[in-house]
Amino acid sequence: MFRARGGSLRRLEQHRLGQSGSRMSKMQWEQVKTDMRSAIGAGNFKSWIEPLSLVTTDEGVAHLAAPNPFVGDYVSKTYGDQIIYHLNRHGLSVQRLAFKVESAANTPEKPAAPKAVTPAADARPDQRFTFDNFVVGKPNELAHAAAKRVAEGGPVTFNPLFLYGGVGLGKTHLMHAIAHELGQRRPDLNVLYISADQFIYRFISALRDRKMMDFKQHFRSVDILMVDDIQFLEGKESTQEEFFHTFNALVDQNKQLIISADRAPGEIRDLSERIKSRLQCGLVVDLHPTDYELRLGVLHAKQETYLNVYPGVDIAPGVLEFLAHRISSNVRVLEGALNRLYALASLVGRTVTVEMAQDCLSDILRASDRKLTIEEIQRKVSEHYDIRLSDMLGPKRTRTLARPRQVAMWLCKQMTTRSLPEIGRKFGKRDHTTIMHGVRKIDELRQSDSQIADDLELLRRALED
Ligand SMILES: Nc1ncnc2c1ncn2[C@@H]1O[C@H](COP(=O)(O)OP(=O)(O)OP(=O)(O)O)[C@@H](O)[C@H]1O
Repeated sequence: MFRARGGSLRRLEQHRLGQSGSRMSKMQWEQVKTDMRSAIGAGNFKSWIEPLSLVTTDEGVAHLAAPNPFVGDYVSKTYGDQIIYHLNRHGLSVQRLAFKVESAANTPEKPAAPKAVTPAADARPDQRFTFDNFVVGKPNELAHAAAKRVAEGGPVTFNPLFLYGGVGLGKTHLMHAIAHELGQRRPDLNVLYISADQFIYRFISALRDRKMMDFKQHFRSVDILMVDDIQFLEGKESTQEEFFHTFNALVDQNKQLIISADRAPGEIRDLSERIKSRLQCGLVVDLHPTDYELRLGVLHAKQETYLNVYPGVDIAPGVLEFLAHRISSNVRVLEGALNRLYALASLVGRTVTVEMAQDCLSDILRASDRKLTIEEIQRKVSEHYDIRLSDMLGPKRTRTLARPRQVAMWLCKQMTTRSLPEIGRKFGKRDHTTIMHGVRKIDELRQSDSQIADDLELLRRALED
């Protein structure tokens, strides 16, 4: 059976690359950065993680260089645990982080930034996030339509546009898509995207360097201001005050604002009432949790983009459906899972099967397990086929009972993390080979028998609700 836990993958890579220790840490740090980017989003990543570099690891301490004490302090408090987790996942045994200030931290990858940052430099959207690769479904169609409307660059009747929804549902993606499209349609407009974190950082730096006038002018000279993750302003009273004035100044000039948060304005605690009421004045749109169709759509779209990155890697039928069913938390996790599958498949040179996905994504699957029980599945299936539960679990082998029984076995295998012997025990103490046979039978039938395929789909949906 395919095994690809962190350790074995790492050993495989070490063996393959034969790198020296310091080059390995560098490589591992790059992997940690990739994970952090997926976990916290492009905007936060750019502000906080990208400027860091790993200097060394020593006796369980990872020494990181940060461009200034504020960044080190903020990262340590906000992302410290996540960084430690990923460092360990990639084979560096670390219990603690230590930051030192190094003004040239992590500069080699990009040319030195100009001292005076112009609005245009801020506004460069992330090219990966466009409307073209945003998959639209019921849960996000209104948010998408509103974002599209703003991206046309004409007069808009709602100001601000407030997008909210849980983690990883596409708020940042939509904001970058707006910036990207406006850059093409209306290059004359000065568009600024900033995360609330960056806004706080800029504000504190401006106060410290006595450059408040520059700060105010900078933010008030834009035509379209997007502030991502506004919930980070919670409890930051002076920054909120400044944000409030910026907000009013822009609205007074008919400049468009687009704001995002993980909650509705009224639910953001420790945000001043006057800001909340301003945020509620425009169009408030909710990005709902994804449904199965949307998740599958995202996976298909993502698969297209992997064709060039991982040439020759094959995904067996049913794997994307399996992921879309089992990982319902958020799109970022879903993308991370697919990414991991492709990376592993390209390393070992094998087609990705559902079994392989179950094995190498077990941690993600466990975390997003909906805790569906075998009993619930059995009950639903017996209701669907209108047979008695005791008959379905009993010994009779007539076709009217055997087929629903196999359908239930298949659903248990697909929708729970239970092993074949565990499933067998719950099906009248049947052997695990009987379950395996049932699962295989249904796998075959769903390709050839549309009635079975429809039944499975109906049942899956019903069980997901
Ligand atoms: N509908 C979608 N179509 C395609 N990709 C999507 C969609 N929704 C989310 N994604 C992808 O999921 C990942 C996370 O999305 P994004 O960063 O926009 O989430 P978010 O809502 O801003 O979350 P957070 O509050 O954590 O920053 C991104 O890679 C994004 O491209």
